[in-house]
Amino acid sequence: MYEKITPPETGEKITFAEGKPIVPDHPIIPFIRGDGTGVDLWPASQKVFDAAIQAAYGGKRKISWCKVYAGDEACDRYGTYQYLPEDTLKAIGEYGVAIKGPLTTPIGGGIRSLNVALRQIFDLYACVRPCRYYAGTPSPHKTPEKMNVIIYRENTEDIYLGIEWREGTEIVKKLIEYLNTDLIPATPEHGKKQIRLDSGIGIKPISKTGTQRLVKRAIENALRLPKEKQMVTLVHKGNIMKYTEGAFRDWGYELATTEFRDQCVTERESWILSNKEENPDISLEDNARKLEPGYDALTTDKKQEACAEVKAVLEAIWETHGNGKWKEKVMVNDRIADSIFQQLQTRPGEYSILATMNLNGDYLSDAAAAIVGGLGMGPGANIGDTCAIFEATHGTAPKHAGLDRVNPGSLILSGVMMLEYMGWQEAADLIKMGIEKAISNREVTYDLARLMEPPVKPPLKCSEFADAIIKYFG
Ligand SMILES: NC(=O)C1=CN([C@@H]2O[C@H](COP(=O)(O)OP(=O)(O)OC[C@H]3O[C@@H](n4cnc5c(N)ncnc54)[C@H](OP(=O)(O)O)[C@@H]3O)[C@@H](O)[C@H]2O)C=CC1
Ligand SMILES: O=C(O)CCC(=O)C(=O)O
Ligand SMILES: [Mg+2]
Repeated sequence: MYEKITPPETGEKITFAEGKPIVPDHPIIPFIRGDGTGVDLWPASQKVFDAAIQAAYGGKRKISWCKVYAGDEACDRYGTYQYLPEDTLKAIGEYGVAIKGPLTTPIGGGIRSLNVALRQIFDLYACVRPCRYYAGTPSPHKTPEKMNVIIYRENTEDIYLGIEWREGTEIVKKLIEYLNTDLIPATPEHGKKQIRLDSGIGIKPISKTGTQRLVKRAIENALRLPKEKQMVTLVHKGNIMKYTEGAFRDWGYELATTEFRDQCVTERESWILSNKEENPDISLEDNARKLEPGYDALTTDKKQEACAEVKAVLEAIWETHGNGKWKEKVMVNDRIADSIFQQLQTRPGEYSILATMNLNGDYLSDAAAAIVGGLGMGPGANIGDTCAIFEATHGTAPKHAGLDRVNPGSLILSGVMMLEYMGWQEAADLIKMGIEKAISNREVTYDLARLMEPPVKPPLKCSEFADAIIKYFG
């Protein structure tokens, strides 16, 4: 049934019902070792997972690992250019939950990303990247412990859809001509703009479907958090990319205020409600004046718009959300993408869940990881309705490959996310405790060792860090 993989003889499939996994005690889980440092990271990580499951459940629960191939290893096994063999896709589709090391993507040409391909093939539309601080981790930030955010990155569209054309090709020439002579002049807001003839062109589709299913997962996650963390921030560059990133914001708010109307309040709604709570007799216009600080300088139309917004909000939700009831709801706000990078540096504690599009989420997750210790500490999950693949935020770090040096923390914490997703919380908790104890006892790999004061010399190897985590289970 498979060409070159041999599934384990024992173990059962994970199945899905209503988007949630149903997990047997002995699930079969495919893993991709990964390119570059994957050769070091995977064995260290698997050792930790198996030890934690054994320590938590005796022999009652156990993962039957199924090795599948992608990237360089797949080419070795299946032949030239067989980067993502049918076997691998079949196994992941069949077993439903998988975990992977990083895979290389060449720059400027060559194959398109295998990582992105897996997300698109299995429609793993939510890339979930939590960024929290483990006590004792060295950080360039003064108060890294305030950082506790979860990035929800849309994972299937945006420019990552990969529809682009190289400069100078016949198709791109045709496309530019069509845009310059037909579509742009037919759109008055574009004026006399023209695209340079020596351009490459990429397409950035952002859909309502893609946006709302992502934001839905983000809000559902917020509802599971403690009250003070029940907040979803829509991150976008909608001032510049109005119909893609701006639409993402609008569709996000639309979902929050329709499907989650009883559970959510938007930031602007909260201002309108609290203006009335402070002064129950406040007129619509005075409320609008407080809502829009530059109100008196606005045009009549804009003033009327602001008053209409106040009126609509009070009519719709004063009963259900007024008199402070909105404080019990999930707060939904939005921030422009460039500003959120500095906000996370200056006031990380003010954010909880950040929902954003593919490219913003890619950038933001590396930047957020830096605050809590770097890419060695950034886990991730790609979640769909009938499949999930867990993987670290970082890549193959080729200069460190095969040296048993890099930090397996990200892949191990991705495994923690997988165990939590499977409902194996006890094993997940043991690993988190092991990591925390290893770090606070200064038993760390090079990346954390060099940031510690005084620096740890010599640092642990990748495999030794795994052993240290296991040592602290008991
Ligand atoms: N999901 C995936 O599989 C991903 C794949 N990639 C791919 O990986 C390749 C390399 O990308 P690159 O831009 O170099 O980014 P990487 O994330 O691979 O590495 C950049 C730097 O981050 C640090 N780093 C990465 N992983 C670890 C770790 N486990 N422990 C400690 N430090 C770590 C290292 O910093 P230093 O050397 O300073 O210590 C490393 O040089 C590319 O082909 C890219 O496309 C990239 C991201 C995700
Ligand atoms: O697929 C790749 O090579 C890079 C992807 C990436 O950077 C990410 O998913 O964070
Ligand atoms: Mg990235």
